[in-house]
Amino acid sequence: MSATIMFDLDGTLVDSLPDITAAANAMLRDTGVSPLPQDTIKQFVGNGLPKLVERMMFHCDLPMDRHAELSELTLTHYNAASSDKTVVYPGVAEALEQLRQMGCVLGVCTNKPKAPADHVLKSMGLTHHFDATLGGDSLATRKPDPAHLEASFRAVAAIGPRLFVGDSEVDAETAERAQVPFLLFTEGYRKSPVSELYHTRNFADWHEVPALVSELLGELG
Ligand SMILES: O=C(O)COP(=O)(O)O
Ligand SMILES: [Mg+2]
Repeated sequence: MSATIMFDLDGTLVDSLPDITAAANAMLRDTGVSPLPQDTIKQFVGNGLPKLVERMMFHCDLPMDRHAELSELTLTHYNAASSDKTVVYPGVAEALEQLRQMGCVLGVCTNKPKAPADHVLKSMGLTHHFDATLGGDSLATRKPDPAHLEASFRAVAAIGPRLFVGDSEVDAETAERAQVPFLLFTEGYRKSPVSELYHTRNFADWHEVPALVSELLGELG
């Protein structure tokens, strides 16, 4: 059965936190501030790069009138090394291949800026699976605004039932507001217990995803 499946990127398809942390800490270094632990940066990921920088600046007590400048600086550092330490979660490539063989149309809806999102997908050898990628700076709005997810489905010319796969509070809220069934990957960057997040199914192992999708599409009729 054909369906359209949209995927989040950071913490869902790839573990990009080490490169995000490196860029964020390079910005702090340039600003004369000590680096933050990766676990702290992890709490700040999910709403896009400008929000990550805002949360870091608040944490480090930096004046917010430097927000635009420090966001730009972080993006420059990130664009210079967005895939050095990033890895694809085990089973992702196989699952995407199988889903396409099942006739599914696939796309990416990420809050990561479009340029590094495209670069990461290319470096990880995943680009060919997706009909379109909308980044956090592709529209005037981004997740959790459901308009970002809806525009992503339009961008891939969605057919049949729709599903969204993501890892975070932001993704769960987006799916709920868009009224799209949501598969929650539990091993990403979420902060809340699984039971507190809107989801239709959850999974910890990407190898399970094609069967989970088949089962869900069967239920959706
Ligand atoms: O860039 C972020 O903050 C999160 O990106 P994601 O939407 O791919 O998880
Ligand atoms: Mg994510």
